[in-house]
Amino acid sequence: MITTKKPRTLYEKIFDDHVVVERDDGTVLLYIDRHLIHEVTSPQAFNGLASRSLPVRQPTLQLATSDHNVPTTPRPYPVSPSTYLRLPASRLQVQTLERNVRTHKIPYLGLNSRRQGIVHVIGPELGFTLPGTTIVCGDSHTSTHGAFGALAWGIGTSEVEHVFATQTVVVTRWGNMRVEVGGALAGGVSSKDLMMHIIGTIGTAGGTGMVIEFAGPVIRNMSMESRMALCNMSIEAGARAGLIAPDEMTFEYVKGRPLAPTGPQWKDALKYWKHLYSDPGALFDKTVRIDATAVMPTVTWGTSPEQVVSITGSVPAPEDFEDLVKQESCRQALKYMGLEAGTKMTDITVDKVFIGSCTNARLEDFRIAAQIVRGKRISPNLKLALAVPGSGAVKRAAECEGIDTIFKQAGFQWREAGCSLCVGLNEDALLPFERCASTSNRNFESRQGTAGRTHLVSPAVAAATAIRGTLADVRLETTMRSEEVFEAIYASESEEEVESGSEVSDPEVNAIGEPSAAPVARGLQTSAYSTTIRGSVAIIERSNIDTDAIFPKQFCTTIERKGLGDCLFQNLRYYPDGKPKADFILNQKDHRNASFLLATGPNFGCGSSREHAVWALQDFGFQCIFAPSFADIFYNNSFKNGLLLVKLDAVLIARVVEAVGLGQQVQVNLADQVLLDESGSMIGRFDIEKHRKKELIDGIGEIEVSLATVESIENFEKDRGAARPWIDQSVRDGWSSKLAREVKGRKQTRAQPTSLEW
Ligand SMILES: CC(C)[C@@](O)(CC(=O)O)C(=O)O
Ligand code: SF4
Repeated sequence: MITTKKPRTLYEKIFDDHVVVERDDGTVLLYIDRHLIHEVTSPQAFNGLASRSLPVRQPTLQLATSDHNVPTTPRPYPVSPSTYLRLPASRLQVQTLERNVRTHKIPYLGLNSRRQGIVHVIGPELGFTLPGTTIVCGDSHTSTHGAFGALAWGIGTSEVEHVFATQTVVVTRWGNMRVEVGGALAGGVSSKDLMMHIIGTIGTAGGTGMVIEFAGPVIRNMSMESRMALCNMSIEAGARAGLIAPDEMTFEYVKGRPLAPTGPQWKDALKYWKHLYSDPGALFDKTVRIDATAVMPTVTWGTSPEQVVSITGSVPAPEDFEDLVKQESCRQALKYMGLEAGTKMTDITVDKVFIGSCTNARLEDFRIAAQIVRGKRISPNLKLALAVPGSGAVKRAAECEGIDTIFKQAGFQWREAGCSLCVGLNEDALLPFERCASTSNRNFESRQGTAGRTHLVSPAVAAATAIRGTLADVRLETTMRSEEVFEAIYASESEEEVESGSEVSDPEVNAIGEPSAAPVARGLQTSAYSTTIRGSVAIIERSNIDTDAIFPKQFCTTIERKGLGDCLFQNLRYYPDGKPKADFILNQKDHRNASFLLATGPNFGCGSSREHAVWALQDFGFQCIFAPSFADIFYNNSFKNGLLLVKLDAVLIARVVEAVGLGQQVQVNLADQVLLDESGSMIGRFDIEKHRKKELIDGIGEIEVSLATVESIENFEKDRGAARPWIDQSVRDGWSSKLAREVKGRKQTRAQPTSLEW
């Protein structure tokens, strides 16, 4: 009998190779090959681990860095966090990470390391990111690593703790979407423009519950750095992960990186990696075709990454949208952005330009921007033009090429590596009402600074905008022929030299300052969930309520998980001067004590993975959130903390709104999955996944459940070690020989530009 194997997608292949246990309730314990850590989303996870007295199961499979809080001003080496980090909360967060990595012997690239940088930039640079691996991080832009054919996604802090303890996560199988990009990108159009165009086409919830595989000739011809920018913003399309099948370009990039496999293991790895593609005939849940030829330089006009328009276009009017929800979002966005419908995009003046972030702060991005600013001066109307490399390695490589000089001569500030103005957790932030052209990934309200206004753009458009002082069509602003711009965008990475001769910090070597606060203990993750909730409902008429709106970034420097209710919806609740906005629902006496929050628009909780959003909602007193739909990471984070989320369709939403209009409270009974009015009459039924319901009602800690079957994890590790030994071996060898050798011979000194970095 001839048996044919069922064709599988790339996602299915990687997923299947990491299943530790498939449980009856549809959940899967999935093994994690690589865990990236940064200072913002890890402290509460380390505290949880301490309160359970658990060790980190696989320290060498972790890699930590400080990136969000770090100043980008000149670094006097050796850097002392206690003086260099001037903001006390930032300092504490970085020092807390430093203490934790030392306790658990986790490899750490701190402020004294020449390889410090944004977590999603340094993973690939080091060769920590490998094809076919599973990679997680308490950060939504972990999707970046999918560019290597790794299954990589953002998780919340509860899951970070679970990974520390078990080196696994609990997931369900996701849907699979294919975005096929045909045609060719025109000159001056980058993968960033393409991705914003895709998000504009499928929407910020277009990829919810899905892993997006990008395919087609345009993707094949794309450099690794462009692929990373593309996959990076998969989360802005709502997807769990972005994925690109690895090819020769991928292997070439990975080869010789400090943590990549070597010798016979490189050959074995390559053999395995070469079967990482979607089989012909494999089934996708959804396929979207994009014609790249039609993509122009693309910019955002509003406060959601789906609110895009081509640079030659104008600000839309609410009536331009058929959908009523989109009309309302447009109205709100125009008001926030201070824009009038019909204004040409190229007539919009900006105050600041930012080239940086995990989307666009790699060497290729600075090369292309430098081509445009070379020999020119930034507009005198600009208050600031900021170029912030994604890592120390990017910075030095750019400096070797003289790119820093080009930027500085043009009037840009050339800074040290970090997240910087993407989120402004350090001192780089917008002032109220300042307008910024930014190569980052989120244009959410107040993301770059309270009441700041963000237009997302490509590095090329950012550079042209800096020169012109208004949003600019890069194709008109450069004396280069468009083919040259195009070539620059796809500049080959093979020019970069690989490896050797630089210093690196490791846990043994770093001088680590002592933290000033003790860890906050947290009890086991059991819940006293009451299956009936009763109370009043606060209604917010908005769609795409992002976690930046729920829990503004300025509070993300906390290392606590309690007492965050005051921060909830801060920017919607208060004016920049601190005065309460009387018309905001939660400032009204009757709604201050509501148990339910109803968002009338879809995609509640989109954007950042920050679990603080959930902790703040609970601390404020909410026990249940209603919305037409929720973003994946937020959905997951909520249930892990015992916050019930209920999806309601338009009919049920209208009924709840009606009941609230009559001054009624409502009741939710989780056991029966019903929604009742105050008198107990049925409003409607709701669906909920079986395992989620059980999770809430039983309230047994997930970590304890996973550890109860620890033999299955041990067995998986044994089998994986035999089948794909390079996954563990490459990091062990890398840290213990190559990178450590670099450290031993030399003292940490001021970083000198050198061409020997990569
Ligand atoms: C930690 C936080 C500031 C974050 O990096 C988290 C995230 O995206 O998940 C963000 O960009 O919002
Ligand atoms: S999105 Fe911004 S803040 Fe978040 S990791 Fe990327 S650069 Fe850092």
